[in-house]
Amino acid sequence: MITLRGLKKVYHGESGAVTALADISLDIKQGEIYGIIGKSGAGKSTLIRCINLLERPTAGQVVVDGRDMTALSESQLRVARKSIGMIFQHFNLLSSRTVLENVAFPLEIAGVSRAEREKKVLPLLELVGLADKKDVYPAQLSGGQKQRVGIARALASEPKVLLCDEATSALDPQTTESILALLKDINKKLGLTIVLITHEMHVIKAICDRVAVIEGGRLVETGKVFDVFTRPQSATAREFIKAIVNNKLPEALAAVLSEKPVAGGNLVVRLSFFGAATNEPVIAGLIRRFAVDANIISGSIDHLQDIPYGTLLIELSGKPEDIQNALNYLQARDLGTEVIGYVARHAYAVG
Ligand SMILES: Nc1ncnc2c1ncn2[C@@H]1O[C@H](COP(=O)(O)OP(=O)(O)OP(=O)(O)O)[C@@H](O)[C@H]1O
Repeated sequence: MITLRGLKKVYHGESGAVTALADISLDIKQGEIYGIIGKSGAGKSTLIRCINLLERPTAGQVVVDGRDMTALSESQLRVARKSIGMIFQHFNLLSSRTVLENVAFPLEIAGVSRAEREKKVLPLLELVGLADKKDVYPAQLSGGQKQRVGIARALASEPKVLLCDEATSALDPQTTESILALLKDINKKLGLTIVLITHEMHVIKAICDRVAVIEGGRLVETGKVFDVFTRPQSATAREFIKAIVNNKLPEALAAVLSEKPVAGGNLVVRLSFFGAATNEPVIAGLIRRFAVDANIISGSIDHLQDIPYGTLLIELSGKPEDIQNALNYLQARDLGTEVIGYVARHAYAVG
């Protein structure tokens, strides 16, 4: 649905040239929710604005629904943009117009009659859960309700693609959740392709099918959200994931942990389970097969795109060769096994 090839954007500001996008190539499929994550200044806003040519790329190609956007004239672009809706962090509503008039605005510009506009807008207000607010002004709405108006307005011209520019960044966690659920619902009901940019990994985790991680105007990692979460390849992706996955070691353990083996000491390992592996009795199998003890330090289970995903921090004690055999056994299984470090036996107390 969207193809970006060798996208580059250089701004020429007062302090010289700034390369916001260095070389971005990616493909977004019809009907998917695609997330682009990066830190402040990574180039996210520039990238999403290049998709509808609100920002003209310095070089490269942008193809949306088979149309090369960079080759279109301004008037052709105005037509092409009708199939690309956009929502914004600060909603960008017209304060002097009611909810209904805001949502109808793109239709009014397009010359659609008042009666037709109402016919189109009322079901959209129904869809975003604001049918009872149609005559209210934006100032009387909460942030979440304002974003619902923004979504309905973006849908008014029946787009094939919805671009979301930090659409939940100004909202509290609960409202964010409800807006993300609405976007997912729209994606399913209308088959709309959604591209969102964010600096928050929980947004990606909540609704995206695939994700691109950008840094300094370049892609550092792309993939299915599940794969990037469970096996991140870049330091940047790991950092984003760390922010939402509680992998902190208990302080008492961290204080005595050594990176190098401790003579006669215990091994601390973090296991990650995905999908079917969450049902496998790995620890029971381990202590049945090897002369080791496994002390569970902490554990959690979560869901990623409805697939269970668990982590378990364990400490293995026993003879060094038995511990090594147990580790080999774990590493040969279909789960993530990360050696965290070593501790002298009874060097700390948890809890
Ligand atoms: N109009 C502009 N003129 C000059 N430089 C710009 C302009 N817009 C953005 N930049 C620069 O381009 C780089 C990328 O900016 P961009 O806004 O795309 O990043 P971002 O990832 O969206 O950041 P944030 O999350 O802070 O909004 C930054 O270094 C920024 O300062």
